[in-house]
Amino acid sequence: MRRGTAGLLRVLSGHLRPFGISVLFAVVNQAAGMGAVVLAAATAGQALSGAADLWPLFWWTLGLTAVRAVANWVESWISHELSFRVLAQVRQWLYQAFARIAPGGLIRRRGGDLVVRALRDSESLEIFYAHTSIYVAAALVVAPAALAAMAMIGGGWAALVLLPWMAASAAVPLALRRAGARHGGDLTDALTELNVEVTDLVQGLREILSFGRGADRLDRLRDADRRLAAAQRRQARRAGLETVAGGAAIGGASLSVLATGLHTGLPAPALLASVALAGAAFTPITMLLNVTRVWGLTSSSADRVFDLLEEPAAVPDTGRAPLPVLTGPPAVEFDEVVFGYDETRPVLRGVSLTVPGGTTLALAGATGAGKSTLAHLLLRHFDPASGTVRIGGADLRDLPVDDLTELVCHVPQEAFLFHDTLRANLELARPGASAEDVAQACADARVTPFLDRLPDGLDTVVGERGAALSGGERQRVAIARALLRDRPVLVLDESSSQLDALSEHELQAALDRVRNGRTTLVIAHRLTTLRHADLVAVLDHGRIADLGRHAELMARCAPYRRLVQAQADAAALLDGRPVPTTKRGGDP
Ligand SMILES: Nc1ncnc2c1ncn2[C@@H]1O[C@H](COP(=O)(O)OP(=O)(O)OP(=O)(O)O)[C@@H](O)[C@H]1O
Repeated sequence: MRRGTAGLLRVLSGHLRPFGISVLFAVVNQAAGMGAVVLAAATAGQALSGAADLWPLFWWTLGLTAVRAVANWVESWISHELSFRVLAQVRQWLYQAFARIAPGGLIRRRGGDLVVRALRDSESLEIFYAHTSIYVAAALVVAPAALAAMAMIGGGWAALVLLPWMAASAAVPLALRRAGARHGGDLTDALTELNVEVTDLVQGLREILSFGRGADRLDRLRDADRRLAAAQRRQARRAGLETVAGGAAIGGASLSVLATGLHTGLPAPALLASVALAGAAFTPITMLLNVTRVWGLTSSSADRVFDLLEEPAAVPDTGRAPLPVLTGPPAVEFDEVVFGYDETRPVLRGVSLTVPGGTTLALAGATGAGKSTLAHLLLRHFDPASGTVRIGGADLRDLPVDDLTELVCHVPQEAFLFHDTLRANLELARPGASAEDVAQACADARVTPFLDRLPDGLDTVVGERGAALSGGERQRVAIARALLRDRPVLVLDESSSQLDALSEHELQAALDRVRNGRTTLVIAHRLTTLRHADLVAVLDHGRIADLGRHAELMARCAPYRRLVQAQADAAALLDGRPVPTTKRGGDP
């Protein structure tokens, strides 16, 4: 059984009560519907035969019609209630899955694809819980009952001739099920591709327009649209065939029963009732066919949802040790750490490094040397292949994943700001923070100087990803968040963007404040950071090439001098200053 189908059934097994009630009312609905049609036909037949009092039959027909209406309503209400409850639960699980596998497990996934899984694919499951599962169960009861009724009204022959038509109507979708699964999969893929293209277009619009690639992107969208239309056409052609086959089976069944009835000399009321029943007996099958026609789509969506739900976490959350008892900022240790994103290419090749409690260690190294990877391991986005990462003497793998956030706070290069007020963005770090705490963090992180320029101060909406703020301002907001969070260990991914002298000064003051009294691992992109760090580790191709203070490294470490020179060149080029040269043991 496919992973998605197994997942759908597993979830359904937790909701058997509402499911059973829905099936019961679906059976009543369909049976009453059939009964009403048969009685109406029988009444007409009696009328034609000149029977006197037809009112009792009429009232029975009316009664059954009313029962059908009520049962239909109850079935629809409970089955949708069931499906909406399950859907809300599945979406919750999906959000939890995102949190569980993030960020390690999400790095290679595309945002648009995840959005389709969380919204459209999960929504597609509605059809299974509100319709497919219930119609399958109802058809299993109602179809044999219809055959039995046919045997009673029209005789054994009438029931017998009905059987092959019923079988034929079920055989067509069964025969086409492989094509249905393929079409459903193609349709889901094409929809996802289009969604990914649109998401990329919206997110990358600035780059697309500034590089004049608008026309190319539109071509890509057109291609994705074309593939979607082709997949929809294939799906519609097959579904059309199934509809026609279903209709032909109903027509064939009615005609066969009519012919048998005429041949066996069935009285008019029974003949009319039999022909009506021949059509009505297909109600459960027709309802089922309406949903099995899109089963390929439902099951491929279910596969994608349950794939994600069952994806293992990037790091196993099995540690149950208590947090280390701290009397001050803890030391951070990397002990013989080996790690690679894939087994064939090690990125860290035996890194041993200690950041003494309360000090700042700056990581320097060429691009791709492994600086961010080391930070990822301290934040436990991944676990080392071998070796250990410790905070305050505790192996991170021994701690519950959530508890680690009590120890470490991350200030990324580009903090994500939500389209909300500045205050809400700050309170993300500490919900319910007092006004004094927020004001203090803003002052320490040098947010206050630009607050006055914002139209509504802290209540200013900062726009999508903080678009209403400058790069330097966004960094200061990220630092204010870290101050509010107030954790003893800080992982600081310094922004590589160059700032003007005033902004640089403000940022440096904010950074000094946030590092104060904390153990800080900083991925350094600024010369001032290297100069002020207690220790600088030079990473080279996943190994520690040297470790010392800035001045010591300038004196003895040629690769470090080259790095510092390169940084000075870049800064000077942006400033338009003449490029200074580095001297052994001196600063540029
Ligand atoms: N998610 C990933 N999957 C596969 N390889 C990765 C991934 N992230 C980084 N790498 C690779 O690991 C190596 C180290 O990357 P890392 O980001 O740690 O370097 P870095 O020193 O921080 O570089 P930079 O200064 O440019 O940010 C690089 O070769 C990079 O291509």
